[in-house]
Amino acid sequence: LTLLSQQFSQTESWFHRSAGLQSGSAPHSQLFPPAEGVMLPPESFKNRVVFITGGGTGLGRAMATVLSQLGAQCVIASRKLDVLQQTAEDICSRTGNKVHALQCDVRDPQAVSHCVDQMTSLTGLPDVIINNAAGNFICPSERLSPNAWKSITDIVLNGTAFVTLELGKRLIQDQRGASFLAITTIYAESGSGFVAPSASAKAGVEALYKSLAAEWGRYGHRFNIIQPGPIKTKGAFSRLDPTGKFEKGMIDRIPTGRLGTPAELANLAAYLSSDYASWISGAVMRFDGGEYVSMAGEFNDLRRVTPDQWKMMEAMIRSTKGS
Ligand SMILES: CCCCC/C=C\C=C\C(=O)SCCNC(=O)CCNC(=O)[C@H](O)C(C)(C)COP(=O)(O)OP(=O)(O)OC[C@H]1O[C@@H](n2cnc3c(N)ncnc32)[C@H](O)[C@@H]1OP(=O)(O)O
Ligand SMILES: NC(=O)C1=CN([C@@H]2O[C@H](COP(=O)(O)OP(=O)(O)OC[C@H]3O[C@@H](n4cnc5c(N)ncnc54)[C@H](OP(=O)(O)O)[C@@H]3O)[C@@H](O)[C@H]2O)C=CC1
Repeated sequence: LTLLSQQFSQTESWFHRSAGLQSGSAPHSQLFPPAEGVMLPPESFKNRVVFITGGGTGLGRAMATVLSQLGAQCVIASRKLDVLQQTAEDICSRTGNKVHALQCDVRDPQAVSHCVDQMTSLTGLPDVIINNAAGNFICPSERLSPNAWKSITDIVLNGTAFVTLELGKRLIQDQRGASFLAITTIYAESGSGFVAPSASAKAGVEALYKSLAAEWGRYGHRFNIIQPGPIKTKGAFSRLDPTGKFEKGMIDRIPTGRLGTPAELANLAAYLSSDYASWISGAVMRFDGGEYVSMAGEFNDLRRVTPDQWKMMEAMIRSTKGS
């Protein structure tokens, strides 16, 4: 027991360090401190197999870490086997639970099928599937080549569809239930300039998951979506804020005054994938510190108006009485 609790506290402190990316936050963000510990009871995922695409880096790695801490046997899959193997070793050495690394380019349906064959021999079919792999970069749409469009939409929309259909069909065949989770983004709903392929593909993923939530409930399958706002990972920020100049603007428009953390996202993903959420299906969970509504409201920029300016404007408005 002592060994186990030592292992857990080591894992926690390692995990906290990897999530400590909060420089530049607004002072009021102290009122919204991220709780970084693991939220669910220990062993919530004991005897469960979790499959995570893009699990070697960033948010995928954070989700694999939390789920492994909660007792899951994780299978992480993406293109770079060396990165996956390093992550698998790191997590396993800290949690004591097996993490398997499988090479898989989700754009290739045959590679996906082969990956699922390998997983089936290693662990059996998964109980939890997290479609997290993605590609993205900022680019004016008039500069996009057909192949640039295809490179993003193939990873995000086709990749998610190939993984979901391959696993879904096999689970249905074996009469096994499962929880499917897709990581999209807040602009899947609104669209966004300069990331049109990503916005289009993420919107497609949301349509797919809502459709299957309706269609495959009868097979014991749940489908949910998390739409994160900005969370500092190397993969995202190196392609979406290459100069580092946009981060302040993001923080300014987030009402909670800070970026999200990988650990917060991982706890939400674990909850939605757990038995505690067995009545949640077809849900779209926005996870963005309030950024989406803050960008959407016509008058939200009035946060900048000072009390003196308000006094003046109130007087002006009141003076219109009877006019
Ligand atoms: C700051 C955060 C704010 C909030 C964030 C919100 C949402 C975030 C969503 C995310 O998805 S973040 C995750 C980002 N992570 C990744 O993108 C990781 C994986 N990415 C990659 O591997 C690559 O970046 C890429 C390009 C997606 C795929 O790699 P690969 O298959 O090797 O493609 P190529 O290098 O061969 O390129 C294909 C095609 O695309 C053109 N291209 C590549 N980069 C650019 C660019 N910066 N601008 C314009 N075009 C680009 C490239 O030239 C190729 O087209 P051709 O016509 O020349 O063949
Ligand atoms: N960080 C953020 O602010 C936000 C992130 N998101 C979403 O969160 C998820 C994780 O992003 P994040 O962790 O930030 O970024 P990362 O770049 O770290 O993660 C993307 C992962 O996708 C994998 N991947 C890319 N292409 C393929 C492919 N063809 N086949 C298999 N795997 C692939 C990459 O691994 P490899 O290179 O080895 O293939 C990588 O591990 C994505 O879905 C992203 O859209 C959404 C909103 C905000």
